Amino acid sequence: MTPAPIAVALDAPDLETAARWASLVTPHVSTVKVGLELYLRYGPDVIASVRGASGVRVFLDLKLHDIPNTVSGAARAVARLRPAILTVHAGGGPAMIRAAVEAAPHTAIAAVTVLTSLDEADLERIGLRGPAGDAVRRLAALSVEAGATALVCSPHEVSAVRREVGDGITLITPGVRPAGADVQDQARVATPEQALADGADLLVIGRPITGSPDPGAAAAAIAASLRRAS
Ligand SMILES: O=c1ccn([C@@H]2O[C@H](COP(=O)(O)O)[C@@H](O)[C@H]2O)c(=O)[nH]1
Repeated sequence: MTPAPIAVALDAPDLETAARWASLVTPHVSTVKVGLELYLRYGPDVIASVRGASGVRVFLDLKLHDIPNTVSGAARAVARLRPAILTVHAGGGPAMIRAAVEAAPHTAIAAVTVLTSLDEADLERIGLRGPAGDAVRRLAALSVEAGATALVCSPHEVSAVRREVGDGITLITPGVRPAGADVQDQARVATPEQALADGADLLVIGRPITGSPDPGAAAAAIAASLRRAS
């Protein structure tokens, strides 16, 4: 069976747990995601550990955000690990995004538009007035112009972003919760089926899978539900 277009967020406290989660979910999902918690604790070795024998695609979610020269050096440093996807913050601006794209030519640079944990009140407080969708579309357009081939947005904006950037760009949505699941610290959420129907290419799902007593079964259940819905 083709693995589902899901990136499981391996936000684990230690390497053994992350590698175990990765091996349990990889028959069912296309991708595993390494974020700041694991990378800052274990460094580059974490990539080989979670890739394991299956060679699953690794998404390195470091959300780089600095001046172009610094992001260029950081992207070059991790490019040798050959992650399939590397994130930068779209708010770093076009020159910063371009620097990452040029420094990591074999990795898809994904620009994070507006974090899925932010609601409109948060956005107003940080000076982004108006609907989240407006800021997301603006950041999506500038990121693609700067060479990003993937974008991170919430499921709420994914159809508008698709209209904005067309078909060639990979749309990645965190903020995904199976019906009835706790949203935790996510603000702009939808179900996996809805996110996919609205045009997402890759769903980022962490705690609803890794918080389950059986992460392999949880991943398999979401994958099966996506197959039924498509
Ligand atoms: O806007 C964003 C960008 C990245 N993330 C990351 O996705 C996962 C979500 O995990 P859950 O447990 O499913 O909430 C996490 O690693 C975040 O760092 C995001 O949530 N929103």
